[in-house]
Amino acid sequence: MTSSVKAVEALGITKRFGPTTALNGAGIAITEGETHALVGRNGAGKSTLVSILTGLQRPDEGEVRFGGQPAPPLADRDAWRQRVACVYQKSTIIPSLTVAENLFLNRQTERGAINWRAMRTRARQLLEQYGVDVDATILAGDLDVEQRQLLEIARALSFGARFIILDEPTAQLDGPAIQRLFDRMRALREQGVTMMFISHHLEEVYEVCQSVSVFRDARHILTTPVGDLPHSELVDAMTGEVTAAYEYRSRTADASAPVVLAAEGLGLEGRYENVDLTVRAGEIVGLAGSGSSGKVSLAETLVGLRKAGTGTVTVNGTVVKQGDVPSALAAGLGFVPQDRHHEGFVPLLSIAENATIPIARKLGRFGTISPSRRRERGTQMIERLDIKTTGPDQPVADLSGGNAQKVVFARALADDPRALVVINPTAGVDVKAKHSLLGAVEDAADRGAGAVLVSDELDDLRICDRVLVMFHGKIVKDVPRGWTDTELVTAMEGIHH
Ligand SMILES: Nc1ncnc2c1ncn2[C@@H]1O[C@H](COP(=O)(O)OP(=O)(O)OP(=O)(O)O)[C@@H](O)[C@H]1O
Repeated sequence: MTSSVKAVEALGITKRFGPTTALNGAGIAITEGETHALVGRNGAGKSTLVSILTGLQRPDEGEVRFGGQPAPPLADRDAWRQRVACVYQKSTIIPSLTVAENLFLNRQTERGAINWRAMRTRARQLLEQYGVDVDATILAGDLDVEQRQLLEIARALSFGARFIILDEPTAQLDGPAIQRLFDRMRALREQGVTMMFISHHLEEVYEVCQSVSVFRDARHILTTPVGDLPHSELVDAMTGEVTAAYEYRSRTADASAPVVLAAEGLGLEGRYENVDLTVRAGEIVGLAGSGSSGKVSLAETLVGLRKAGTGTVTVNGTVVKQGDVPSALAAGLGFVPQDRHHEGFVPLLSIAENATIPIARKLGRFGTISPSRRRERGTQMIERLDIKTTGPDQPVADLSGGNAQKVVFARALADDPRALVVINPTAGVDVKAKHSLLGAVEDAADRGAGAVLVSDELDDLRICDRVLVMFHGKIVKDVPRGWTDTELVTAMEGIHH
């Protein structure tokens, strides 16, 4: 039976941040029991709407209603928590607390002193009730991304909320984990839970949602059942124009080009072993594999974020110091890390500053680059990577998630690196921005850089000359361009033919 009761409504919402209008009379209405997608390009206003729907920010104009009733006053956090919960892109779980403590965060002092034993028992019951198979007494920092998300969902439901916002929940999960999340979402829906789902992977919208709303440039563009809107029309609604699919460039790798990045006998206990790898100038080499394949650890070792137990890394002919980012950068490497919030950018600095400071040479760099030159480079990057901003002087902290990711990318390219290592570079960026980022990697290769591209997305990997597939810490296959999805996925699952 379909209900017409609206679990949540946002009506005529306007929200400004200084000169930026993040929402301009936009709205959304989600029917009870439905899983509703919210899609839009980076900077369209999605996160701003989430902060208003969760009572973290007050709109300048407009109104929020839950089940037809006006939203509670902002100060009444408990009342908000009972109505709506959000699983954010960035985890709100505190790693240094146990799972049980995280579950009862903000509730411990409800009735005086904390009864630890009772809290652990109650935590175990809650986890069991929501089918989350983790030990309540371990530190939350020891959970993987998927377990942390489940913990956040359990915590949300335990406050009594029947409406959950999932803000890019799949961005950091591998294929099988995404399927498990979707199974859980379907089960929650059967129990009558209403969900708002934000994702830049439009195929996921079709897989798990019944209806979709599109925002563009701070405005609501349309709301429709997903079945009524073909994929290409959804993309056009997001971009406001007819958007062609990405055209992968044809490139022939030059087998005699110099090697610009190499690993020899590289091994890191418990992660990967005995890896040999060469990347030539002008070549893009993909690294694919499941979450536990070791591909990210390997890439992090190449850039110096991790120290290998055995073997060497050579960047542009120089054997670099292990576990030392500055040494790799000095040899001519540029990289986009997995964890952009910790390693990616300096939030309080402007776009221009971030885009022109390779981290290791911050100080020297400040001395040698003039402010006008820096602004010029910043402006170029904004245009080239299509960054939505008020200008090169805007602090990166004020940008939307996807636009901040583009700044990290800009920084990786700032020095015209000879070798480039990019880890999940398109996570969190919209369909069209993806094209600019992939195009930028292809440009770098055309200019003679060699690149390693680590990605969970088959579409990203299509720009590669060859893809190395990792399984349980070993490179098991070297797949040349022209592979089919099935071929690559089978290799990633460790099935050898
Ligand atoms: N605290 C803030 N100060 C200044 N500007 C802000 C602030 N928060 C958001 N904005 C601006 O509001 C606009 C909308 O941003 P929002 O984060 O809502 O986009 P989004 O649709 O969630 O994007 P993404 O897909 O990249 O996460 C952007 O132009 C952003 O720069």
